[in-house]
Amino acid sequence: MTSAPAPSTATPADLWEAPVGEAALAATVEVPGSKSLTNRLLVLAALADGPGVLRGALRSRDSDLMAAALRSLGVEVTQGETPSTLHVVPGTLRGDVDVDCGLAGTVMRFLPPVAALADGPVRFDGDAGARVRPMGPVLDALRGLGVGVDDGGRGLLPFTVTGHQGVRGGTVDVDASGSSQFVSGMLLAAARFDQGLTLRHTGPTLPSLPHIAMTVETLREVGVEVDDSRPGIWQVSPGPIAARDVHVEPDLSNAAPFLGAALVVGGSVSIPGWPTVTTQPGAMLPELLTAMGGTATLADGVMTVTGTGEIHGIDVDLHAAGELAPNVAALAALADSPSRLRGIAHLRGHETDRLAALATEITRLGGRCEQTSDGLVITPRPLHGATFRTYHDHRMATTAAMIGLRVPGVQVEDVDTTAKTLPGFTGMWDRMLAGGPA
Ligand SMILES: O=C(O)C1=C[C@@H](OP(=O)(O)O)[C@@H](O)[C@H](O)C1
Ligand SMILES: C=C(OP(=O)(O)O)C(=O)O
Repeated sequence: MTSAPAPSTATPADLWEAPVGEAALAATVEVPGSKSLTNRLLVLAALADGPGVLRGALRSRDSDLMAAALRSLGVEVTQGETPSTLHVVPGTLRGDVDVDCGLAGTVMRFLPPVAALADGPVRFDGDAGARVRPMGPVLDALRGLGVGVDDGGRGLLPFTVTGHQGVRGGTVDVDASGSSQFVSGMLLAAARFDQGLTLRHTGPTLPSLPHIAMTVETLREVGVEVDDSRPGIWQVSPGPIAARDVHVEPDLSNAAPFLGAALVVGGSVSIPGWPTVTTQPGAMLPELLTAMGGTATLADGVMTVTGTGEIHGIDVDLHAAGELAPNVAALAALADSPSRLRGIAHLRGHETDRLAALATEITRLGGRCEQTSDGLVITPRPLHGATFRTYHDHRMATTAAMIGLRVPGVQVEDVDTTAKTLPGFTGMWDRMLAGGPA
């Protein structure tokens, strides 16, 4: 069992008092583009055979870091008619550059295989919190393909990947039990490897399968041949990556706090642009929120969740959708019966050790939240206001906001950490409570 993460420092200026939801909600919230899709589509556009366009792309810290890193590698990424329209012109990938990963798993796991195609050393580093996120399996996989990697033997940031304008490709074994991003990162660049890639997952569990399905789908959409017919094995054929003009779906995981708010406060929250078919794990939200006491309807591409203010506990395996767990934990802390969230041991390697962080912060508010070997057991108790620490984790901040809808005096530390994937969160939250379009 890991201990609680070291508390980050908070001064009163860092604190945002989460507003209490006084009246039943009746709001429509426009959620910006998916982080996971935006960063995959940026990588694929950078490796494509001609100029491409992303429309409805997410503009946030994680996606801006991805764009900046690609620019330093020699790719042109420019803003079009609107901030969410990005034009990408691939170029010869150059080395002797630095990549700032911030705290973005997608940048630190998706770009080393791209850097391996450059013509010299690419130095990767990131936030202090990024330097403890697992990286070893991607770096070992690249070494196994003959790529030069210098990580001082630590399997963590900072490290240098030295490209020689090509990667042999072939077969690699990867233990992706720590993160599905180890698989996605290798697959995204694999069509550009001389022999393509056969990747075999070797570990005991594999989290976030929908995110791997998203990788496979986005690859197929750009004409890359992927065989995923055998469980735990992916084969990417070598070949060109087609340039495209694509629309990015809204980020359904970022819809979670808003839809969940309908259960906490009562009333309805609607999210337009909800895809009928998607690989995003947020597709599980209607079922999850229904099991916890809400109702969910999809009509004309608008997802509406309605709640009564009553929330039921849930026993759920979230290994496919770990990024929803913090927001589900908020609902569980306010429920009328205990909850068990299972299958999410890998959350210990997310933006922070999320299991420890959630247990510590829900306990700080007077709740009962205990870690298990692979998740959390949450037993609702009356909560009180206190400072809620966020550990540079956007989803800890939105979790605190959800609890604060019902518990007066929840002071959220560094709420601007939400800019990792959702800049302007507090304004959207206020507009949701005011009942207008957010
Ligand atoms: O590929 C992606 O875009 C993601 C995969 C998941 O990572 P893990 O498998 O590490 O949980 C998810 O939690 C993360 O938010 C985004
Ligand atoms: C785990 C997450 O992010 P990352 O892409 O940095 O892994 C997340 O957004 O919940």
